Amino acid sequence: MPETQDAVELPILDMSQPLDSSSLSSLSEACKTWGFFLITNHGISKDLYNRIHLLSNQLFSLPSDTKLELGPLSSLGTYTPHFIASPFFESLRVSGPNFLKSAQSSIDILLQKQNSEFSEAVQEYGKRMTKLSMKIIEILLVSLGDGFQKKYYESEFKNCHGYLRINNYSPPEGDEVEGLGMHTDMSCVTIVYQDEIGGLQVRSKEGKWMDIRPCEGTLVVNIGDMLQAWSNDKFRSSEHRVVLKRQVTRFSLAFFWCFEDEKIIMAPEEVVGEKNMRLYEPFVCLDYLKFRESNEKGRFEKVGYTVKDFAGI
Ligand SMILES: O=C(O)CCC(=O)C(=O)O
Ligand SMILES: [Fe+2]
Repeated sequence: MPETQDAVELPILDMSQPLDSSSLSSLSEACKTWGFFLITNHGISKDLYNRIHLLSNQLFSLPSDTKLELGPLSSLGTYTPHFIASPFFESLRVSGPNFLKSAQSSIDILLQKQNSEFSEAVQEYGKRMTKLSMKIIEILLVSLGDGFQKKYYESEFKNCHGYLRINNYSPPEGDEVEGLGMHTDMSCVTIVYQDEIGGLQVRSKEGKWMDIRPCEGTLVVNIGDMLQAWSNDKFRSSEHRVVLKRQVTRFSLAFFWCFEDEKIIMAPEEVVGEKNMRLYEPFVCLDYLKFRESNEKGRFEKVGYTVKDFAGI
């Protein structure tokens, strides 16, 4: 495993405050350099997170056979078992816009008895994340230039949708290991709630792994491939991974905010800028998702190829 070095200093965006020009410029800088930033006053309480954590633990501790009823070969396919992304990683997906219904259909299969506590907590989380994602996209558009939010939010981002992945990492016996290997997300943005254990790392442009240290009250936001392509590389889709510490269980919630499948991803002229070259051929969102799937057989979320390989000029 490549050696870890320092922790990266990321700007913290206060979601309850109006934006000033200095926070905007540190945000654009971070999005270009790292593809990561932090947000605070985001409206997700520790209590809501703890509730989802507790209820998810009950689900993840069910027997493997039960969980596999939601596995890749099942009709719902919401559960990713161990040994797909890594031996340490398992995950449950809940899709919007009706998070309640999506969570409930998984619960109905996993548990014999009625249990709405989990679905209700996840619905609350999904609703709040949806609002946050929309606000984050608006802020990112503002950071791109004057009038960009007005011009492009409705026309380009109004059909985005979100899904939540509840990630459970089992503890390694020995030394540090990769719980989730290096990858980029295929979303526009991803919002991650990592617990106080830490372990999320970003790769610098020079190839050095840096810790994203957990910071009480903040959530981590990272740019995904779709926004990198749409912004003609004004935003960077970060390469990141998760490292697990010896004998420590890790839990995280990752919310992916994505373009609709049929959308044609093409940076508007004005976003490319007169003096710059267009860096991507226009492409259909779903075609890239399929490309990634077919190039990662059995290696869920591992990057062999990215959007540059797929549509880069
Ligand atoms: O578990 C984490 O902190 C991040 C997970 C992640 O990168 C992903 O699910 O794409
Ligand atoms: Fe990721």
